[in-house]
Amino acid sequence: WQKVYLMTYQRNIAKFWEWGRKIVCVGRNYVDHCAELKNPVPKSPLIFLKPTSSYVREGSAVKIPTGCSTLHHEVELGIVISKKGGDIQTDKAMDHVGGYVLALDMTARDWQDVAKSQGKPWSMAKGFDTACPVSDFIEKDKISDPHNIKLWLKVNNEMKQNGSTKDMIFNIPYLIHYVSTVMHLEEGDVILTGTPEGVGPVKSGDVMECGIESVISMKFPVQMKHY
Ligand SMILES: O=C(O)/C=C/C(=O)CC(=O)C(=O)O
Ligand SMILES: [Mg+2]
Repeated sequence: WQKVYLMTYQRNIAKFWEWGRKIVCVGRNYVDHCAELKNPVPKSPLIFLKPTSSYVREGSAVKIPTGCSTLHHEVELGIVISKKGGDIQTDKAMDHVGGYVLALDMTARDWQDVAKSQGKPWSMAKGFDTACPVSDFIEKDKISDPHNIKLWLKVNNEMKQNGSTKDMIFNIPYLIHYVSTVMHLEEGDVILTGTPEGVGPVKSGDVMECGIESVISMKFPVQMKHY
């Protein structure tokens, strides 16, 4: 019966987007990105959440939510959690990483600016449907040093973001530790580690293409949402 149980209920983290539990996002994790949006460099990680309903996969479009006038791209490295844990120490943190994913933290920047000015949460600006395009799952051993990979993004074939994870302010073990002291991390959770500089607007008809150099790339068209 144990085998049947495992076959029936064990979820495959390589398809986390079909059942994933939470998307934990880190903001302002690159000094140059803090500067371009005129934000102070944080002293501790800035954490927010996206709902898993915001996942979108290649073959579908990113939809500009109705009422948003400035939709920004943010290319990011995502970490896929494979082992549950709370209060995870930094020296054990990488044991909780099952693999990686290339992700876009699509952001309704005008909504975020209004929320910031009114002291309101960013949930709508970051959590609308299609706000989290994700690539196929990347096996852990395909990225030998996640703190030294190149992240790039082009809009209509023009390079907009071209950064390296070596410039993260807070590294992956520290982010896992920090988040897990507040909320348990579980199998299928994803942590988006923040975006390097070069964020900017996309409009209906644009095509975004992004990648982790020598590892993976993905492409998403942008459309207005019609309902
Ligand atoms: O504070 C702001 O104006 C914007 C912050 C973000 O959207 C943060 C991120 O999502 C990021 O740095 O990746
Ligand atoms: Mg982001």
